[in-house]
Amino acid sequence: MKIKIGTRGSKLALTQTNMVKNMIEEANPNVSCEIVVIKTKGDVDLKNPIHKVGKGVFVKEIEDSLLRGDIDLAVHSMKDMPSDETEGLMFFDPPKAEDARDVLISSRKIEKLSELCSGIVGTGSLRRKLQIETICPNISTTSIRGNIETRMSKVGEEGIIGVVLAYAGILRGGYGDKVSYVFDKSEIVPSPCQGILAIQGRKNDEKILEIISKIRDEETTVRMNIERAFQRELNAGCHSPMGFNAEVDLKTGEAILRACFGDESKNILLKKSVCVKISEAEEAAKNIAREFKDAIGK
Ligand SMILES: NCc1[nH]cc(CCC(=O)O)c1CC(=O)O
Repeated sequence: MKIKIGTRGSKLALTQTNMVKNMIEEANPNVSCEIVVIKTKGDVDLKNPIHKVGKGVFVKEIEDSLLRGDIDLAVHSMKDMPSDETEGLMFFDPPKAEDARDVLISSRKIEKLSELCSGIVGTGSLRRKLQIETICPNISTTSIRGNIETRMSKVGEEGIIGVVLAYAGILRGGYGDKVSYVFDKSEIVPSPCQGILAIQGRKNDEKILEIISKIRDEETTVRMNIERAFQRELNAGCHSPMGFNAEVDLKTGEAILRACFGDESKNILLKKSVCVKISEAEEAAKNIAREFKDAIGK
């Protein structure tokens, strides 16, 4: 059986889609995948910051192709997916995630955060901006955009001493040796679903469901469901910076939830972490989201 997988054409998107293609073909010897590159609005608008153009801009054209039946599957980064799902489509349980943490790329390695004393750090995300300015009060940030390679190339330009990126994209791109510092999940709470691949298809497509179920990872699936529950409850459509991560341990049956929510105009950053039973984690995640909304008044 042949299946067509749609993706954006960025280097990261193609790498991730090739990973999924290889996983599918390995687990399903009778299946071969063809990769179809689709241009999206987000690939064209490279000027405006992401929170202005909206996260959905990287998916619309790809979802339309799925709905038309031009492709059978689409691969995205789960953290770029809007919290409300598109009618007629679904996300399959994901394969094993890459590291969820954020990293600093700069010209020299640092051991402790205190070595990062002053200067300008580039980041396109308000979540990273607010958190890094809180943990390193003498660091200021500047907005950067573009793909991973473009953002990495900003180091050294216009006083920029480093840029903050997702470890997952850095590792998948083969740039692990460029990492200066890995932020602890409590220092910079990652974005919901950072490092998780989104495999999207049509609802009720039983054949594809069976093929994809062979590459699912239980721990990542549990993690994704908790983090998506938080995101839905918070309704990330509001453009406030937020982060959320569930560190799931299937052996102990527990999950550490780390959350942050900020308001740039009021200069507030709320942070919270709790350890809960996995069975109660989605409810706990939604409770934190409600607490945050009440506190900031959204
Ligand atoms: N926002 C863009 C984006 N979407 C997914 C990743 C990295 C891979 C992942 O988190 O799964 C990145 C780059 C980054 O934030 O540094």
